[in-house]
Amino acid sequence: MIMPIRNNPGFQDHFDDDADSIMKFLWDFFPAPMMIIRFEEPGNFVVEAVNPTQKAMLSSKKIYAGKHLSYIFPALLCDELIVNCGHCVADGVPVRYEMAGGYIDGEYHQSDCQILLKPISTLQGAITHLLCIVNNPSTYSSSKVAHYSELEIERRVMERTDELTTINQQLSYLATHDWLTEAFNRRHLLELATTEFKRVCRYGLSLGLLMLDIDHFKSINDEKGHAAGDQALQTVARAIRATVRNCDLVGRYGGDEFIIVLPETDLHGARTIAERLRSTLQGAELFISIGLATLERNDQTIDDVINRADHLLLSAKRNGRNRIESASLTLIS
Ligand SMILES: Nc1nc2c(ncn2[C@@H]2O[C@H](COP(=O)(O)OP(=O)(O)OP(=O)(O)O)[C@@H](O)[C@H]2O)c(=O)[nH]1
Repeated sequence: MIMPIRNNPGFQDHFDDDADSIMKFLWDFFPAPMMIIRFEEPGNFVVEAVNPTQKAMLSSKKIYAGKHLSYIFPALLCDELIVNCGHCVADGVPVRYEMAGGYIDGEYHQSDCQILLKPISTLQGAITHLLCIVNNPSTYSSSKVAHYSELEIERRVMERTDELTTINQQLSYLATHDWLTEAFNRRHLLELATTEFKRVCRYGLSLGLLMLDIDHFKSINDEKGHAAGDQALQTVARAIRATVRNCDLVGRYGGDEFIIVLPETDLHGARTIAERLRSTLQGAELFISIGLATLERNDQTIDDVINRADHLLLSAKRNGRNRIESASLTLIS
């Protein structure tokens, strides 16, 4: 909001490239109330921004930006201010005047203060705004201003903490997900699947695992282009997500291969899901082969289940594709 000051040639003459940050610092922390006032037309001035000190002087709960000066100041002060703003715009030079009263901690006080109005012009010389600085000696002893500055620092620390938390969440998402399909990446899938494997073994529960692969995916890439191939992978991932439950684990195992871990799901349930997925994708003219394995008594790790699903997937490919192979039953499309 204080950018217009930067456009003032006078300002740029006196400061180097750090001018913005100096100005921002003064705006935020200088213990004098400041306002940027927008010149709309003669006699019509609107508040564009108030600095934290000014906000504390008035009432930090209200929003002042976009409001006419009369919203902030009582009629007498407002009329005087508007007249002086008018002089400042007409003469194009700073105006300083005394005002008999002002706001401290949201309350009106009869204490003299000085007002400085500085015109802010565009590079073409048109005055569009005024910087208004209030010099009120009582301001500096206001405990509320000091408190407000502390709150401002606290607010910034929290803002920065929130930013870092978001960045951390993004990094952790990138470390665990496949960027193209948003499925879990292979490493994270295996970590989660291992945990699930241990849990279902511990409680004697069932577990289904589907390994699927798009049929003739290479030819989609070769004939329609790599972008079409990417889209096909995204379509498959979306279809999987729409088919399985939230607690199921979906991961991109590599290339065009996906693994779906279905905790507490037996052969019958896993087959229903596999068939639903295959026929959904067939409707979108994408054909997949699926190897379906379930937890067996002698399995030692999740890799044992994955290896069985992998062999069954190979059988599905060998047996003609667009089909599901499972240990006890073969389903043909
Ligand atoms: N567009 C795209 N292609 C990929 C990506 N990752 C791997 N591929 C391609 O996926 C293809 C995998 O093809 P293959 O493993 O030979 O299998 P296929 O053509 O699906 O044949 P079958 O599985 O036997 O039906 C290769 O051409 C890879 O280049 C990716 O992220 N995007």
